[in-house]
Amino acid sequence: MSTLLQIKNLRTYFFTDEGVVKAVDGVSFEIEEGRTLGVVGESGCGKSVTARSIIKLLSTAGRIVSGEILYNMDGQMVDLVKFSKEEIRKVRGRHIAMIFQEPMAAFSPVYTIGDQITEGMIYHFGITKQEARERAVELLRRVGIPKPEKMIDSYPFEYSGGMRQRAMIAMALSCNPRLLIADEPTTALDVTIQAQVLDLLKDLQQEYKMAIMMITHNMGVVAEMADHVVVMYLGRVVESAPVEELFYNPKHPYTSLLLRSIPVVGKRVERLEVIEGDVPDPRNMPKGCRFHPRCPYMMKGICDEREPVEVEVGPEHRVSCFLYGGEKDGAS
Ligand SMILES: Nc1ncnc2c1ncn2[C@@H]1O[C@H](COP(=O)(O)OP(=O)(O)OP(=O)(O)O)[C@@H](O)[C@H]1O
Repeated sequence: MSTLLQIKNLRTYFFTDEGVVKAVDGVSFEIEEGRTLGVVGESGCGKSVTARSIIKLLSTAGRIVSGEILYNMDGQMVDLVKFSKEEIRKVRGRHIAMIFQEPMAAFSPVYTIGDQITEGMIYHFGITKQEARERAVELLRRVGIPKPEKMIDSYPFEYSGGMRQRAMIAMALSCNPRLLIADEPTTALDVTIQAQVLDLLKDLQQEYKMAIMMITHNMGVVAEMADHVVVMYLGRVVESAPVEELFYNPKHPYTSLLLRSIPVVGKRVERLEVIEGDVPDPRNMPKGCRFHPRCPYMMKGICDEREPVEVEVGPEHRVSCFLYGGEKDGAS
């Protein structure tokens, strides 16, 4: 197995009139070639901003202030943080593609689905419009769009929600990316269609041999899709482990609480609201461990004073918590 993407100590901040939002504040993880990494955590923990930092789809207030995003480009690790706008455009779609919760964010309402799917192929591969169109029809057929040779000339509003999601997947795959970033791709869909779309993604992953970074707040989706999981809390990774290990042997109190919030099968989850207390305002981070105000195991004088560092608790299993050591000097 080889590493496709390695994020090292990434910090992405938003500079707003109300202060600096440290949305991503020292995040590190890896994605292996052809595997699925699940990224979980409640709303506002920095999952989307991490993903958007990879392909530099940040709003103007957002800036990567430090860290590296190393991508294995044809056998060589290149740092995407250093890439210019023009260079990153060549990576987007061709190497790394992204799908979103709301497909209308990916499609323009004023062009046909076909025009939008073919645009990337023409740009990246330099093929003719006709060749791109033929490939787009095949892709639409593959993702389950009925009568694709007709539907290709329709506008996004003429597709149903589930069909738009499938069309967005077709667009994302059109240039055969090595990594697909899927940001809550099924959250807005009803459960039956949700399951179909997840199955489709799994099949396509096999066919296309691509890696997936699956962002979700639904632990059920993680269980179904991921090989390895990264748990985020307030801009940091608090635990990282192979999927089975995370489910059977969670270490961080936050992970355990997330696992308890697994929805009943068949129930749609809009937001995780089971854990007591809100995610604190990232402009005003708690001192010490960021989770301590909500943690049932909070140790006064330790967790509210110092920040834990990451410790290895098993093969590929790391956690940042004083319950397992986590002291800077290595003492426990
Ligand atoms: N354009 C922006 N300007 C200022 N703050 C922002 C901006 N975009 C995101 N943030 C802040 O960054 C933090 C992380 O947001 P992010 O969207 O990455 O969270 P998330 O874990 O993906 O949550 P969700 O599941 O709701 O998408 C939040 O506090 C959010 O308010």
